[in-house]
Amino acid sequence: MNSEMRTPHRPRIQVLFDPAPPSRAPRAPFADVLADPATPPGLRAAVEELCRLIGLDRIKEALYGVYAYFTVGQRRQEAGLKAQRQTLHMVFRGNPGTGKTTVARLVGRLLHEMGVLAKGHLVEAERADLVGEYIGHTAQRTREHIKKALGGVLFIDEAYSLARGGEKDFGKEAIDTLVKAMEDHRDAFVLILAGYPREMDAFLRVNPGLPSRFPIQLTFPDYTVAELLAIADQMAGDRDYVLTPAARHKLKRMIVKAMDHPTGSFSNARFVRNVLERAFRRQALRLLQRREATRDELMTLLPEDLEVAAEHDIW
Ligand SMILES: Nc1ncnc2c1ncn2[C@@H]1O[C@H](COP(=O)(O)OP(=O)(O)OP(=O)(O)O)[C@@H](O)[C@H]1O
Repeated sequence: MNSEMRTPHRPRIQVLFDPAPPSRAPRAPFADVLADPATPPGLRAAVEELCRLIGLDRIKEALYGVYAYFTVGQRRQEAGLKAQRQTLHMVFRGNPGTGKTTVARLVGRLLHEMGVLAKGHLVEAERADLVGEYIGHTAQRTREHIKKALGGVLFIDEAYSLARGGEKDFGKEAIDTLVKAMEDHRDAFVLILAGYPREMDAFLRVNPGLPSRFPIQLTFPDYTVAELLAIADQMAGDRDYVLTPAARHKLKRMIVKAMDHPTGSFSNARFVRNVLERAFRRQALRLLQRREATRDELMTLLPEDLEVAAEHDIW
């Protein structure tokens, strides 16, 4: 009896399972790119900036997936295998200040460094930039923005406002022009539609032809209090400021209060940025009164710097 015949019969179910997963722990997205000394400096800088963003783990993972697809795609091409064309238009859903514009800018840079986009710049537009006042005007304005964005990213904030007036509105002309450009200039630019989650979902529902044109749909969650404090520390540190523990505690209370504000229009990291920018100005006014200040004092933000003069300044 040969060895093959002695092999016990394996139940069929076993072959349906994937082989055991590799035992190594999952690595952070882009860890290999950063660890590789051969990574080109431009790509490294863009990846470092992305990885430096606080939180946004799912977003980083998704972009790492795009990176993997293109990198392996290049290797496949080198091996004489068929090149796949990947549509890269994206939808970003998220509340104000959750990092959509920041990530869109980095997407442009990353895709440029990966050789996918010729320039990688970001062109921002909203309804008022695209929609004109007479027939043909909207198409012309929209085409101008597309032309500016060729080689980079066209980022349309509150994209659903293009559908605001229904069939008769010129916004429809902008949507049609964008859809046509996505066909005509398939690989020449990336279109990112951004906006609040609920409105964006409703917009995609009433335009059934749209979702399939946007294979990459990312959701930007609201930041937690801890993430917003980490963002504050990073923003202050980048500008050579530090918050004292008491100032940080005060900022925390301000964040919690603003989050619970009845208008429900908390602007996440933008709120933190506005509070800090006001604090930098108030610290300057405080120190101006004194003849001398030490280096430490010049860097330090105190709780009193975080006072807000009027509520409407911060939300
Ligand atoms: N994860 C993060 N880490 C550090 N800074 C962040 C992060 N997310 C956002 N920021 C900062 O917060 C500010 C607002 O972010 P951004 O403009 O990207 O938000 P947005 O979602 O586009 O907002 P809006 O929808 O209101 O235009 C920027 O200064 C940005 O650098």
